[in-house]
Amino acid sequence: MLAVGLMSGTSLDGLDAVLCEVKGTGVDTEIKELAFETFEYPMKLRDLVKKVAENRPVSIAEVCSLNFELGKWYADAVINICKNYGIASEELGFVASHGQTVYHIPHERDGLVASTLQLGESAVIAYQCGCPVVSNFRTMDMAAGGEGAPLVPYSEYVLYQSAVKTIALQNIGGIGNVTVIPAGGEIEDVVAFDTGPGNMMINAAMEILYDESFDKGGAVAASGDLIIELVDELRDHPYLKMVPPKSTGREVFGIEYTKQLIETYNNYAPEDIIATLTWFTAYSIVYSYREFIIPKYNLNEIILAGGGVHNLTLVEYIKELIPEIDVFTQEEKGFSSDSKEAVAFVILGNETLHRKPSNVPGATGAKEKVVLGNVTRPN
Ligand SMILES: Nc1ncnc2c1ncn2[C@@H]1O[C@H](COP(=O)(O)OP(=O)(O)OP(=O)(O)O)[C@@H](O)[C@H]1O
Ligand SMILES: CC(=O)N[C@H]1[C@@H]2OC[C@@H](O2)[C@@H](O)[C@@H]1O[C@H](C)C(=O)O
Repeated sequence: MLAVGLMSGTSLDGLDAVLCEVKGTGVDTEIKELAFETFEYPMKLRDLVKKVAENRPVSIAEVCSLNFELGKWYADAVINICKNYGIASEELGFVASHGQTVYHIPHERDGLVASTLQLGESAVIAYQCGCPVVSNFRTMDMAAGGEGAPLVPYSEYVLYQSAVKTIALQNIGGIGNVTVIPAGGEIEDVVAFDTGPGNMMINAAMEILYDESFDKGGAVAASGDLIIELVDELRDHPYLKMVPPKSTGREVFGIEYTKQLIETYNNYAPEDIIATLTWFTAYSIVYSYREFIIPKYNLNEIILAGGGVHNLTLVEYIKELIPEIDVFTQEEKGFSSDSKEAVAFVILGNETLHRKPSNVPGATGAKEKVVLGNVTRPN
């Protein structure tokens, strides 16, 4: 069966779309990537998503419209990737659409219940593409007491489990998240959690200090020195000490927090701030391994994925901080870092259509395994 997976992550750099052929289910899933494209966020859409995601004043009318605007943009992406490959979207078995997370509250706080909101109306996608759409993957896990994230551990287990090696799969997107797949383990043995910031703080600081959206290749970080005072402050961040399962987001490591740090350390050179935030990102990853993974598992290797693998300074810092373990990028293992999450949602959507559970309670903290996602059929 042919399927398209759609993922627009927290970095808001674009929409990743992957066209795959998928066969089987569970550990017998076979997946072949046929095409991958990233669609750049239209400026107006990105600005509105940011406004909502940053909890700035916004009207309900704007949120209502945004849900449909995103749905239309997603549908166009599906139609385009199919057209470029030479098929019609009606030939797809399904589209798996993650949607755009505009808010995620993993735990009850300040009178708000644990909840999550991904926008991108599935009816619009289903109608325009003429095929079933699986969406809203996070809500059923949350209904079952989980944090609704991370969900990628399921596909990682399906794709990477090994009888002999314990592997840590580290994604570096907006947020950093790790999945540990113990050698010879069952899905029940998989654990995963968000390690802290991925590119989020680096991007926010690049925007404030350089009016750039990210630090290409990690060049700015490479030209700066660490600010020891800031290192000391960041090492004490309470998120690091929280015991997994745990997840985080823009609310904790987004622009507001980064802006506040930049204001406090404004007597330092901008490249030093970028270097220190890059170092902290690496530190938060390695700290998580030393505190929560290495004491429990005989970790054999770390595989990095997500846009952060292109930040060479960040990758270098990670390697320096954990010299005793082999660190690879997903590319070095023959997989694409960029398409990973979109492929993950194809795997999850496939399970949904087969009515099979695909959350990993050891990752989300859910009480039990549940079937994820809503299915919207065109007719
Ligand atoms: N050439 C590059 N040099 C440095 N950083 C890069 C490069 N290319 C991408 N990145 C970083 O990767 C980020 C995008 O990563 P990715 O696409 O994995 O994130 P995402 O899917 O939006 O986030 P998440 O996984 O948290 O939802 C960019 O915002 C940027 O910070
Ligand atoms: C709520 C939400 O959208 N979370 C994302 C985000 O981006 C990375 C990290 O934070 C992860 O928890 C999750 O996405 C991936 C795809 C996941 O659920 O595995």
